[in-house]
Amino acid sequence: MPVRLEGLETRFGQQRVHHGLDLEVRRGEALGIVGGSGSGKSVLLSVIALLKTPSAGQLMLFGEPVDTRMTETSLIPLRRRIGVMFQHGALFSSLTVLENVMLPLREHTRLPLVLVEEFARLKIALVGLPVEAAGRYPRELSGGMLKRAGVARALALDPELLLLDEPSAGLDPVSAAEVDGLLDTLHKALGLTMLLVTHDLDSLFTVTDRVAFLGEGRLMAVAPASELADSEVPMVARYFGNARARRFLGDPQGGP
Ligand SMILES: Nc1ncnc2c1ncn2[C@@H]1O[C@H](COP(=O)(O)OP(=O)(O)OP(=O)(O)O)[C@@H](O)[C@H]1O
Repeated sequence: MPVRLEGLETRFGQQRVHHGLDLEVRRGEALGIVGGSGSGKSVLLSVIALLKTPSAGQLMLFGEPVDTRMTETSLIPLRRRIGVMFQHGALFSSLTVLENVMLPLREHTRLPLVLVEEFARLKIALVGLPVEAAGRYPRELSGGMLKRAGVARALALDPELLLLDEPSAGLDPVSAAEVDGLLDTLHKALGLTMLLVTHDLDSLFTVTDRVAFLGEGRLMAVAPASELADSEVPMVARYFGNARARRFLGDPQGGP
């Protein structure tokens, strides 16, 4: 089991974001994370990425319990196994795409520079960017290309677990569908375990195997997206039962 959370509690001062949150992520699955604004989706990713220390509960990564109070240095080997693309985790604007993708390899490995460059170029090709994109600066890329470059950087160290915060946010529908296609391919071809925070129903239905719904600080439901419209939890059924969601289920009453 790549990720297992039991009784997770997280806080920012007096504010409690999660309390009693249990979640399991299966090996090789793409798990969507949804919930209302402020329900703690991004904070959940930060906990799993070992960037935010829970105030209570147990986190297990790759089958081992994690002592989240470990020193920064002792968390590094675990962090290396997790690729992260945060919503605002933009690329460094002063570095080219190639240099951005090389960065985790330079920080975390002692590989010779030629190999680092070769591995980075492989990742850039893997995400479907043209060869010439490697030499461009982030400001010279389209939104969709930026997202691809972010995915390439998250994959730099061949992570076993990929965490993505709103990967298609802010893209036009065509570019968003292309990013979904890329994630679906990566998931299927590489067998990557993925956690995907998204508000985008297209992404949920095309990329994920199951969807976890967060509300009131805990897990309200977890099931394939197609089953959540029939959830017994009213908040979940409302979210998935709306017209737009029904369209994906082939329900003619779901509108255009
Ligand atoms: N660094 C921080 N300091 C203080 N409070 C924070 C911090 N990060 C998040 N929070 C609070 O934690 C709660 C959950 O935030 P989070 O970003 O996880 O929500 P979300 O479900 O991802 O929302 P959205 O869909 O709007 O992105 C919010 O109330 C937010 O204000």
